Amino acid sequence: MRTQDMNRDWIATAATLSSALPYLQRYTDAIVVIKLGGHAMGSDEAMEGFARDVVLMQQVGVNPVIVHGGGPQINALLDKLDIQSEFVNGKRVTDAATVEVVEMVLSGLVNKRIVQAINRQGGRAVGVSGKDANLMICDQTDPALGFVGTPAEMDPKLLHTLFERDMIPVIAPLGAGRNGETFNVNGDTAAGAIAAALKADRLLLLTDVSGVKNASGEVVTELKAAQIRAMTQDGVIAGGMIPKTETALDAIDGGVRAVVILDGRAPNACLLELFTEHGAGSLIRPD
Ligand SMILES: Nc1ncnc2c1ncn2[C@@H]1O[C@H](COP(=O)(O)OP(=O)(O)O)[C@@H](O)[C@H]1O
Ligand SMILES: CC(=O)N[C@@H](CCC(=O)OP(=O)(O)O)C(=O)O
Repeated sequence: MRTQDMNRDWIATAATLSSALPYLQRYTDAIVVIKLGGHAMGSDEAMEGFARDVVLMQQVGVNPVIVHGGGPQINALLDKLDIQSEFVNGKRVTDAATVEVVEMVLSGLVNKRIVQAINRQGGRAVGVSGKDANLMICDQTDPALGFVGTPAEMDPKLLHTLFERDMIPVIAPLGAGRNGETFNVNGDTAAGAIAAALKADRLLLLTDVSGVKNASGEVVTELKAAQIRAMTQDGVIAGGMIPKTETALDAIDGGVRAVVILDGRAPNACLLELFTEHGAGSLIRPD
């Protein structure tokens, strides 16, 4: 990037931050869990912007935690290896060969790409998975899905240790089984469980749409649990949005203060959500 372009970027960011000053205090010492989906990761430039936002967030006193997905990246390697894969209710049917690929891609390629991007912006990110320090012990979700796990026991001590050292946890959604198995966990589900274990102030679910849309296709900026249930029953919330809104409701039941579903590809998405009056995307709060 040319110096002139970099300056322009920083000026835009500084302008965002100066109008954000009244909101900064609100998030001092807050824990903000950010789920970055595989589709929301995009180009190297988009990743650089995301990483810069995360580092800025930390510099103003927030404790950010990144939980990532990587579905499209897993598909790409499975294709190269000629391993077939199918999804049932938004979860990948995961046999022994597939879980090895899932772990290689998530803990290897995707996790380290995010860690490196944050560290290049001056942060100190540490990449782990749910297996590290028993962060996320899982039970099998359903024998028909193979090695797909549901978070059962969470131990977030490792994350608090990293916060104390000003380090940014970047977490791959894999869990340890009680009998030594490796479990593949849906990224949204893992982010919700981690946010609940931390009693996070915010869970940001970054995706590829600007929020939860109503029947007319407009983004609903504030949603309560009862509205989500009605919209799901009417089929307005469908497909990949179902696990996201379910995660949001479970996280709120688990003690997370609010969940936001927003477009991760939009410039400064996380900063705009946290540090402006209008926020971004759809804010989901307890009834
Ligand atoms: N009511 C709705 N509002 C917004 N998106 C919806 C809605 N119902 C279904 N969707 C779909 O959900 C998708 C987001 O889920 P998904 O593709 O699984 O995201 P990600 O890959 O980021 O985890 C959107 O791209 C959209 O096609
Ligand atoms: C069980 C299950 O489906 N796990 C997901 C984990 C990655 C993920 O959730 O990635 P996105 O957030 O990019 O969709 C998978 O294998 O694709």
